[in-house]
Amino acid sequence: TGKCVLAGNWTNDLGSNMTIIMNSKCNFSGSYSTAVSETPEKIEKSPLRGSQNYRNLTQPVFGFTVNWTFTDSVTVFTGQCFVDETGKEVLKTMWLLRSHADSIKDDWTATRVGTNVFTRQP
Ligand SMILES: O=C(CCCC[C@@H]1SC[C@@H]2NC(=O)N[C@@H]21)Nc1ccc([N+](=O)[O-])cc1
Repeated sequence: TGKCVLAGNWTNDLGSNMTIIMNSKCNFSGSYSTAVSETPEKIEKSPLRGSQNYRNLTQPVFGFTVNWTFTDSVTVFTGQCFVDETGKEVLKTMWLLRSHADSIKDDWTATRVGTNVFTRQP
């Protein structure tokens, strides 16, 4: 199997786009433009920072945090970069979206979970 590289432009099943820049062998930053949001605020491109693991740089596992600039919430994504049978790079991810709760009594409802698959943005 070929090498799956995180750097570059990706798009996901929701139509969101992200750009990843490798800052070192394992650490990266970039920006995320979500296609969807649950808040009335206008969507803005938001920064992301993350890491891929040291041990396997062919199909690396990774994690990153998107710190939303337009609403009081953060999303953490974690997953793995794969090369599929057709030689295409695919990021299989799961995420947790934490939004701000006004009171500790509302903490139970403040975290959402889901999955996203990313492919190379042509
Ligand atoms: O809506 C938001 C911020 C934008 C989240 C986009 C999510 S990240 C996981 C998934 N993959 C994507 O590409 N896009 C979606 N924050 C938010 C949500 C709900 C509430 N809330 O109060 O319910 C507050 C803020």
